[in-house]
Amino acid sequence: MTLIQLPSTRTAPRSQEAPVAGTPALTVSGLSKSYSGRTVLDGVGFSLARGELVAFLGANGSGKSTTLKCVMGLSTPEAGSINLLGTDLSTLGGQALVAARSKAAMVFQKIHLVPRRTALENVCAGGLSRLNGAGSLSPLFFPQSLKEEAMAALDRVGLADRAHERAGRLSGGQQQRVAVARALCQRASVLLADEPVSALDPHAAEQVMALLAELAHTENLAVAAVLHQPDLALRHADRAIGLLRGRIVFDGEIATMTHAVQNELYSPDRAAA
Ligand SMILES: Nc1ncnc2c1ncn2[C@@H]1O[C@H](COP(=O)(O)OP(=O)(O)OP(=O)(O)O)[C@@H](O)[C@H]1O
Repeated sequence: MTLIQLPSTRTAPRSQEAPVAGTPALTVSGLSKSYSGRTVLDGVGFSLARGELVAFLGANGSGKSTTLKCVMGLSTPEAGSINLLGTDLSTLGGQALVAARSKAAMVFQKIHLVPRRTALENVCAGGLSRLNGAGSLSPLFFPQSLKEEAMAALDRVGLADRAHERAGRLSGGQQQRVAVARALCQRASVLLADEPVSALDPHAAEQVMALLAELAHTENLAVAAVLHQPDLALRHADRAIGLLRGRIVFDGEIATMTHAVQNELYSPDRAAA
């Protein structure tokens, strides 16, 4: 079966505060990457618009994480271009590149919080890069304005009442929401979530996915989430991108992701490298 690439025609809902839904936030083209001569990304290209949640689907090893890592600079592609909020990242270096990339934040399956620090302190850490050295990793020196912004971010993810609890004492789902709040405190416009719910129970997974969709729709974030559960994508995402052996073979509105498409993505004989 041949999968058809469908352009997204969805019009994202508008937020009163940020009337920019639908404008491109991230455009990736021709991304290629190999490890030890083995191609793992082969001309990957896609766009993320503000105001949408896009699910990245595909079998193990199809290249989902590597794609997101290339965008974040955690992996270096051999070819391709990455345009983030109108800036071609290949034209930048040093601090300018760091500053441009700070507009994108990543959330991981393994939640990287400092367990001994409070939820609030962990969220504050998201804003430290903006302080140009004026801030300190010590919570004693977090500026009041940063603490207020972090508290607002925690409120946004429904955890204001747990702000002063050690992160390590929160449940997995709550910790993931703290990680999302940290990204908000970073003031990221693009949120890349690599298997954000794989370690969570079904209820917590639904909560985190609902939160990601809500943030996309109300804050006009561009959100991509790597998922292993097509049903979660069907319930929460606006669009799906399907990878098969390092190539995008599906890109379309979520309603068009039929069983046939899912079978194609996950069919063992097709997915095997
Ligand atoms: N650092 C690395 N060194 C060598 N090979 C790697 C490295 N990172 C990823 N790969 C390989 O690249 C391919 C794509 O991996 P990637 O993690 O992007 O896939 P994925 O679709 O996210 O898979 P999964 O769903 O299992 O997380 C895999 O074959 C993987 O083994």
